[in-house]
Amino acid sequence: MRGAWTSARVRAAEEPVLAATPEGALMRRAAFGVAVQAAELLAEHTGAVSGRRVALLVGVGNNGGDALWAGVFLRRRGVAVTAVLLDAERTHPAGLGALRRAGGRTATGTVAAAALEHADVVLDGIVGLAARGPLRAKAAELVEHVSAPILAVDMPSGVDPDTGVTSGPHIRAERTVTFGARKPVHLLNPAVCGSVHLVDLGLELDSPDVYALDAVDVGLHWPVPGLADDKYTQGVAGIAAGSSTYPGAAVLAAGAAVLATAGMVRYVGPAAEAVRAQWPEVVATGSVADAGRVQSWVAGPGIGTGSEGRDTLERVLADGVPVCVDADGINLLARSPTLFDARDPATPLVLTPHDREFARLVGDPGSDRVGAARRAAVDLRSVVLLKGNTTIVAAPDGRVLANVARGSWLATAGSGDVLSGLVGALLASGMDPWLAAGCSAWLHSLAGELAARGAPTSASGILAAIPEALRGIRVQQAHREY
Ligand SMILES: NC(=O)C1=CN([C@@H]2O[C@H](COP(=O)(O)OP(=O)(O)OC[C@H]3O[C@@H](n4cnc5c(N)ncnc54)[C@H](O)[C@@H]3O)[C@@H](O)[C@H]2O)[C@@H](O)CC1
Ligand SMILES: Nc1ncnc2c1ncn2[C@@H]1O[C@H](COP(=O)(O)OP(=O)(O)O)[C@@H](O)[C@H]1O
Ligand SMILES: [K+]
Repeated sequence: MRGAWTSARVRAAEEPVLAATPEGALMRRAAFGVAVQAAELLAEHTGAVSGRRVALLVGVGNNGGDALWAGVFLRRRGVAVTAVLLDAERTHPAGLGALRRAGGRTATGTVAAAALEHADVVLDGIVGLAARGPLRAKAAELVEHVSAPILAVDMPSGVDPDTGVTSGPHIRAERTVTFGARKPVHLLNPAVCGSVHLVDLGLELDSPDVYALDAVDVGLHWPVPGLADDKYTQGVAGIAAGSSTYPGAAVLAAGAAVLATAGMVRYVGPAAEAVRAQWPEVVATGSVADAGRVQSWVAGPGIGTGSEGRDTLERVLADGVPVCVDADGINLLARSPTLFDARDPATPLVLTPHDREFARLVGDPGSDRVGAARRAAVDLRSVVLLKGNTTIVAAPDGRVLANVARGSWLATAGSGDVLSGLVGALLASGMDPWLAAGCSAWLHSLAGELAARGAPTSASGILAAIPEALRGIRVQQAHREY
């Protein structure tokens, strides 16, 4: 799992390292990493390094200092370097002196505009860890002159390091070189960071503020049958979804559970006929009371917000097994918070709202979706999976992971029903609920990409792509097993 740490924690971790290293050594190390990546970008875009032009956007802090020192290293490789200073009086003195000695130039006014316009690559050293708000007017104006690829120093300027939120002019980088540790922006808003490269500074940091999963993580955790397994030992997922008006939600959620793991799936609700027709392996009954034992429940997709849906949800919450509540189930909880009392306090609950359902439940998530999901998870003592292009999964113990979608193909009717079925199947297997929700979101997104292959797809298409998505990550795991 990759991790990211907030700017405050990175700063605190930098302190002892700074104290133990000679003045400026850490900055030169960081800047050397920037120069290496800048040279690579130059070679990629222009076919050469020596003789090419790099412009530096230099703010008043150490982020600008990093850019200046990177300019020094690039000068040593024969690059023509021009530094555009946002405030000449407050520029990092050692960095500026070193760049001048190395033959780098500084520019202001029309010369600065021309340097930015003619650069082959631009380094963004406007602001780093101390960033607050969007680019200020002068920086924003200068950035208008840039059409070359931008390499962000530490992080793209004008973007909040801890939330990834943009609220005005900001840098959109092709590549970012960050130092010591990834910051949340790198996981939450990769669209503005481009590819992220990490320079190790030897920082000591414990559990991250935000995690992200990759294919190997999901492949390693996804349950598959072992030698001694049978259909019951792998976990039985119960699906309480659908209605006579919305049988499709039941078919999609049950189908996702069938395809996700080899355990058994039970269905309860008025859409039994439709579910059986599509998924003959599902054991379907009319009510929770005669469903038989399950190791997890999914409750909510398409159940409506009437008394029948409410009774189903109440029974499921009291069943003493992990529950994933989605869609109408969330609307029911929002409308009647006393339903939470039905829950066995010792059993995990996973809530999977989109923004509007989240707003009904606990209020508008706003732009800091990590903060909002984290607070909701604590207040509701539940794992909260807040859907969106970047899906946030927060656990009541404070762990948060972010899953950035591969494109927007998942934004299609019924796709959430598929996700809830995946979560239900993983919960039934006994997986940690936070991880179950995170792995589900990750695989859902991969299935969406495989189903779409560049053209709009449907929830049925996403469902059908689940086995292919799983095969892909199983292959990666097989290398570790054998
Ligand atoms: N402490 C160190 O020795 C190291 C620091 N490093 C660099 O130092 C950076 C942090 O440096 P600083 O703490 O000096 O601060 P920054 O360089 O991030 O910010 C400097 C100043 O920019 C201004 N600013 C804030 N928001 C702005 C905005 N939206 N638009 C324009 N200007 C804005 C503020 O006046 C702020 O004080 C890191 O991001 C990293 O690049 C690296 O060199 C690694 C080692
Ligand atoms: N713009 C988007 N980009 C990527 N994924 C998205 C986007 N919008 C929604 N999604 C994903 O699509 C799914 C939609 O779920 P949901 O809103 O519950 O739809 P439905 O109720 O129709 O099933 C969620 O997994 C969500 O994260
Ligand atoms: K920057």
